Amino acid sequence: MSKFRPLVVSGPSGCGKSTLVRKLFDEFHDCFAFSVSHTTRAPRPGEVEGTDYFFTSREEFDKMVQEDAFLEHAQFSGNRYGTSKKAVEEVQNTGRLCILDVEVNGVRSIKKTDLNARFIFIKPPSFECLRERLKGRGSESETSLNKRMETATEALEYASVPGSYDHVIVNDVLDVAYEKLKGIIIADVQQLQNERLKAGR
Ligand SMILES: Nc1ncnc2c1ncn2[C@@H]1O[C@H](COP(=O)(O)OP(=O)(O)OP(=O)(O)O)[C@@H](O)[C@H]1O
Repeated sequence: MSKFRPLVVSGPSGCGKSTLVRKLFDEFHDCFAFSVSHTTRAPRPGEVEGTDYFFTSREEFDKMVQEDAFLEHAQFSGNRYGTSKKAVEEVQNTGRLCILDVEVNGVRSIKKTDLNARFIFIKPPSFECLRERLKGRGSESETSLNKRMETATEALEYASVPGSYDHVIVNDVLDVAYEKLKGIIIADVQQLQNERLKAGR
């Protein structure tokens, strides 16, 4: 099986990353998978070790940082999160295309590695639209909404620097944005499906 280039999907919270990636998963069954991240936060009810996250102690996490096991890692609300090189390899070993959903600092870190990923930025049509979508999702308090809008400014600035991303997709009309995303990866999906056919899977 060939190793396909992982897909790094980034963009401000509320830009529609999950919505777009979910559509890929729905259309192409068993072709994509997210890499499973490590976290030092405690599992929430129903979360499964190795599926939702690899739940890790702070000591183990630090050790992995020292051993250069992470492609990127960061801290949010007092907990640490990271994408390990092994987590991406594990997805690749299953013959699926690996998708990484990472924020702007993660993108910067991954660029310094030899992962050879494709970097895609999902851009909201406007700042106001982003705010409305986040409000509409009903998931944010006023404080967290403002925090997300602040972070969005940084992400948009980084994305506006030429060469930051391989592709920028404006998520205005969902189906149009989805077709653009699909256009970027369809050759890989077809190759993967052909390889499976040949292998009789
Ligand atoms: N093109 C679109 N037009 C209108 N609404 C959209 C569009 N794309 C996504 N949405 C809506 O915007 C909201 C935010 O989308 P979504 O949760 O996919 O964002 P996200 O980038 O994954 O956010 P986070 O990083 O916080 O997980 C959702 O309610 C979703 O239904």
